[in-house]
Amino acid sequence: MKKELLIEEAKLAREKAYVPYSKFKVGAALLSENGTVYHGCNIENAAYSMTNCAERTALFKAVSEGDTSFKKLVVIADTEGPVSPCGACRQVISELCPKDMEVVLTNLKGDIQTLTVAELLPGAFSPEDLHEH
Ligand SMILES: O=c1ccn([C@H]2C[C@H](O)[C@@H](CO)O2)c(=O)[nH]1
Ligand SMILES: [Zn+2]
Repeated sequence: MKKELLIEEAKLAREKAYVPYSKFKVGAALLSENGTVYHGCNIENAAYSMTNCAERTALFKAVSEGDTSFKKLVVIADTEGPVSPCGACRQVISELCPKDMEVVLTNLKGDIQTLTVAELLPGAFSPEDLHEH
């Protein structure tokens, strides 16, 4: 699937955002190896810290459907420059996605920054770190 199409999917997902507190809508579109697109939006809560970001919504949807082979992720928001995923999402992306997978960060104006998962979170804590020595 072309990057432009996946960006359009993320834009549509963004419209579903539940953001009564921040009013800041974020959308994500996660492309699986089999062609499936998982959409994600941010979902806030009156208990603010329960908020789920758009990226993690898309990833958790995919994993809960048994799909863990990811090809590309797009994140979009109405930001000045390309949207910057939070640290929590960088950590989750880092564990669930291939290190060389492209993460396309964009905004409504069409600014685009493409990073690999490895570039998104250098020095990420990894499952291997849990192994006893
Ligand atoms: O990459 C990002 C950055 C922020 N947010 C959400 C969390 C919260 O709902 C709102 C403001 O931080 O934006 C995301 O969903 N993804
Ligand atoms: Zn986040």
